[in-house]
Amino acid sequence: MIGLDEALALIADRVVPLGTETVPLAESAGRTLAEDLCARSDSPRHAVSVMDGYAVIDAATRPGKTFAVVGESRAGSGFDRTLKPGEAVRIFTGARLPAGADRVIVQEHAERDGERVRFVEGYGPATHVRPAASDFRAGDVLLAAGTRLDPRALVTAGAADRAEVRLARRPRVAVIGTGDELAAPGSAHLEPDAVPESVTLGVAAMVEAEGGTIVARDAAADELAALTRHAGRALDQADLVVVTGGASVGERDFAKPMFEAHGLDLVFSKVAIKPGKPVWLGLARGKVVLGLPGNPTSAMVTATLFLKPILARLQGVRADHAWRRLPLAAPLAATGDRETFVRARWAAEGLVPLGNQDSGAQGPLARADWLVRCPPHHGERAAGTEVMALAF
Ligand SMILES: Nc1nc2c(c(=O)[nH]1)N[C@H]1C(S)=C(S)[C@@H](COP(=O)(O)OP(=O)(O)OC[C@H]3O[C@@H](n4cnc5c(N)ncnc54)[C@H](O)[C@@H]3O)O[C@H]1N2
Ligand code: MOO
Repeated sequence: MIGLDEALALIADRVVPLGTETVPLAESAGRTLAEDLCARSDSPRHAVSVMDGYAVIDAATRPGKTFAVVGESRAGSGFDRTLKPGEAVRIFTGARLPAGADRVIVQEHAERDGERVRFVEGYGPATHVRPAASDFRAGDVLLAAGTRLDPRALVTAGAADRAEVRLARRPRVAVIGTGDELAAPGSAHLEPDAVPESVTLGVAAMVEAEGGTIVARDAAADELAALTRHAGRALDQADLVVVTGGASVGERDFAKPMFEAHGLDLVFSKVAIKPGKPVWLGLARGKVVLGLPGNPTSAMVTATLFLKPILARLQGVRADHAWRRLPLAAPLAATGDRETFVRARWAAEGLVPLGNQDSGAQGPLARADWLVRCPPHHGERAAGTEVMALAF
């Protein structure tokens, strides 16, 4: 059985980026840049005031002297002639500094009298000027290819003054939950053996959060002929099909068989991790197929470990997990023969492993925000020990 790192290397090797498209900037939130985004102009384009007050020539200014207020500069409409000694221009935050001016005196230090103004002692050394190009210069790379346009990056992208951006194509993803017992949430209590279908909700939310788009999300019973047709429809619609459950070895585990008629080429089947050992990856009709174990915690752990890198790779991004070295705030149990991913919660002093580590658990999932990576055959570790952890 291969290990996690080997499985991730296979993902990097076998999953191919989907290509790119040009998209209006306003529709690019959450998506990934396919090329460097360069600034069209300097920012700010001119020296601007950072306060409301009066623009003056510093060398010609002293407290108590009277100035003629010769005009106004507002954000969006500047003052267009060169300032002379003895003149001041009323100026507002963000407005262009008039030519010749090199300082702004805040209005709290001004005494205005009609068209005249005097400045009182104590306006201090600050010029309250943001110089031209002090943020960035025309042509600067503001965001590198591969950057996800999160809310902060979108502001930077807007500041580059580009109407459209070149993005990685959004992976279209179909999610299929399998199992005779599965019933839509809200209806499971009506049948004695039914279970609320919960896993595809989390998987689909993860897909959307990682830049993909859900083209289908449904559950299907364990009947091979119908599942095979279902798989065919999903492969028609999607770049990536995620199938949950039926990954094990029972007679009614059909997740892999349902793709066999579609030419399933298995990339890996089983990874030496706990939970999530039955996770598998394949290719069929040029599409990627990821099989997650049905146990809900196993499904979300394997989705974090494998689905996220697959989505990144489809969007042309290197798919490395951001492991962090963090302290334990409580002891961590010894591990068995598989590399183990312990669900933990961050407390003020460090990571607290959750008491219930059942791979079928759903209650504690909402409280688990970190996965602690534990090598196989490792003894118990005391509070205070540093461990490697991944945001979950
Ligand atoms: N003889 C063996 N049995 C099992 C092995 C093994 O190696 N040998 N591996 C175990 C491990 S580890 C896991 S994990 C599970 C994986 O099984 P499946 O992927 O086939 O999952 P199911 O049997 O379909 O379901 C398991 C469990 O999870 C519930 N479930 C499934 N899908 C959903 C869903 N969409 N929403 C909510 N709950 C779901 C299901 O009802 C079952 O309780 O196999 C072990 N067995
Ligand atoms: O891997 Mo299973 O996911 O241990 O329960």
